[in-house]
Formats: sequence, structure tokens, C-alpha cells
Amino acid sequence: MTSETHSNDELRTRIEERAKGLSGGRSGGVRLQDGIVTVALDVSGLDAPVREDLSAQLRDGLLLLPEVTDVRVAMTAQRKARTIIAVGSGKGGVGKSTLATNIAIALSRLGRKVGMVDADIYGPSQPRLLGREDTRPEAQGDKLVPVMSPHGIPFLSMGQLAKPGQAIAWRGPMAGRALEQLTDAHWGDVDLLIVDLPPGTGDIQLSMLQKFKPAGAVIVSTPQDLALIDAARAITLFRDAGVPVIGMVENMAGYACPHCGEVSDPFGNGGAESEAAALDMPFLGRVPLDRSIRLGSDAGVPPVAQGGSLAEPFTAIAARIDGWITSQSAGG
Ligand SMILES: Nc1ncnc2c1ncn2[C@@H]1O[C@H](COP(=O)(O)OP(=O)(O)OP(=O)(O)O)[C@@H](O)[C@H]1O
Repeated sequence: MTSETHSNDELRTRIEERAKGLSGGRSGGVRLQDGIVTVALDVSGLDAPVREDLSAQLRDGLLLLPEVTDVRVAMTAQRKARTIIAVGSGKGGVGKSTLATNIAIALSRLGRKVGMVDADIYGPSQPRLLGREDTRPEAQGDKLVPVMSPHGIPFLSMGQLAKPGQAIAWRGPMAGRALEQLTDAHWGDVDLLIVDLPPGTGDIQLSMLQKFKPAGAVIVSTPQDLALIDAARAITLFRDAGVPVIGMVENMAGYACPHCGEVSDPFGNGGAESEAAALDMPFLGRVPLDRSIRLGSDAGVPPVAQGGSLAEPFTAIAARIDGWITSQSAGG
């Protein structure tokens, strides 16, 4: 070994040690050629802005060494395995988005790191439901950075990809690419993605199943027969693709008159529960038809964020989903 290679090795070791200190132990091997340093930086689990800051800090710190003329930081990240739970319905307007928002918030309150993907190309409503209609996501590199909602849930929505007020009429590959942009984003330490699907069994559902196979699906239906027939179709789609249906939720069941208190069942009652039993799947719970649910949701203050009796049915449903996720990761 010549004395030149010896001192070069020494310098490289010194740079490696300095890099470790600057990056909090996240830097890896260093290559050094003609004063140019190439260093690997493990950015797994870091949000995009934190990654950029850490990378700049490493670069600037190493450039202070007189022997170093340039620094190239190669960011690496082990792809984080995220659990995806799809929320679907056979029919539109049954409260699927409302349920998705509230279970996402309830699951985050149970300690999960939750993000929301609003894949509903026909009526993206998460920006309103999560109280963040005003903000559009920025891109970092070739990926989007999710928008943080006031309820602690980062989210991305199809509505944010279209110009304000513009209808989205994506089909096939375009809808698939849009879904990819939302799902394969800078989700940082989020490990559970709730995906609010469009109603029915169209292109987005197929893309979802092909590219980002969900760990499980939740199906929302009203107690009406027609909605239930459509829900059964959605269930078949997931089951045929090998995606377990975690269970069914009955929404808009039982209406308490705010004036006389009489409880009536405008859409019938118990339909989804008996359908779930007939289809041999768990019933996750029932959410009543309540004007306050709509008013809170429209104002960007979801029932779960309000607490009290309004939050209860959603919290109970989220707890069942939480138990299901735990049983899956335990291999049960
Ligand atoms: N349990 C409920 N009680 C009262 N209003 C509700 C309830 N669930 C949902 N709503 C209201 O019904 C409307 C439709 O709900 P939502 O947008 O969640 O349905 P959806 O199935 O996602 O519809 P879409 O097919 O448009 O995506 C909203 O105005 C919502 O606030």
C-alpha cells in the first residue's frame, strides 16, 4: 500500500465519521475521488422536508473540510410497508366518505399513524370533510407532499389534482396514474392509509387492486335493499381479488326526530346487518341518520372530532377495524 492510498483511506474514514455525526448515524459508506465525496443517506421514515434539511446539513458540514471540493448525497429509503384499508360502497351518497374521515381520525386517536387518500374521482370530498379546502399539495422531487388536516391526518385528494371547480372525467390509465400519484407520495411515517374509493366497481377500484392491493376493505351501505344489492357487488369484487372484507357498516339507520324524539327508520333498519350475516362477513356497526353528522361534516368538523354521543358509533367501528389490523399483523 502506497503512502498516498494510506492517507486517502485515512481521509475517507475521517469523512465517514464526520458524516455519521452530521446525519445522526444515518449516513453509510463514503466514496472519495478527486475531492468529490459521494455519501449514502438513509432517509427511511422521514418526511420530505426533514430529508432535505438533513441532506443539506450533511453536504454543508462535509464541504467545510478543506480536502472536500464537492458532496453528492444519495438518499436511500427502505420502502415502508403500509397497510391500506379501502372504504367502498356499491352506491353513491351512502356516507362512505363521511365514514372514511371519521374512522381515519378515530384510528389515529387509537395511536395509529394514519393518512387519507381520497380516490373518489366523482365527488372528492375529503378536503371539505377534513377542513382543508384551501390548501393544495406541493411536489417534492417527483412526488406529492400530503396536506396536513387540522385533525392530525395528512391527506391527498383527487380534488387537489384537478383545477378548482373542474369536473374530473378520468378514465382507465389516467385514473390509474392519478391514484398512483396519491398513494405513492411522501407519506413519511404514516403506516396506515385509508382509501376513500369512488362508489361502484370501476377503473379506480381495479387499479387499486392491481397496483396497491389493500390489506382489507370496509363496505358502507344504507339499510335499503337497492344499496345492499350494489354493496354485494362491491364485496364480490374485493373477494375475487383476494382482498378480505373486514366487514360492513350500516349508515343512516334510525332517525331521531329532533322535535318529537320519535325514532323512525326512513331507509329501514338492520338490512346491512342481516346482509352481512348472509354473506358470512362481520358487521362492524350502525351509524344513525343524524342532522348533526351532516352539519359537522359540511363544516369540516367531523363527528369524531366533536366527541360525545355523536362520535360513539364511529369510534366503536374504528376499534373493530383496529382489532382486525392487529390480528392480521399478529398472523391471526
Ligand atoms: N349518518 C348520517 N347522518 C346524516 N347525514 C349523513 C350521514 N352520513 C352521511 N351523511 C351526509 O350525506 C351526504 C353524503 O355523504 P358522503 O359524501 O359521505 O357519501 P358518499 O357515499 O361518500 O357519497 P359519494 O358517492 O358522493 O362519494 C353528506 O352530505 C353527508 O354529510
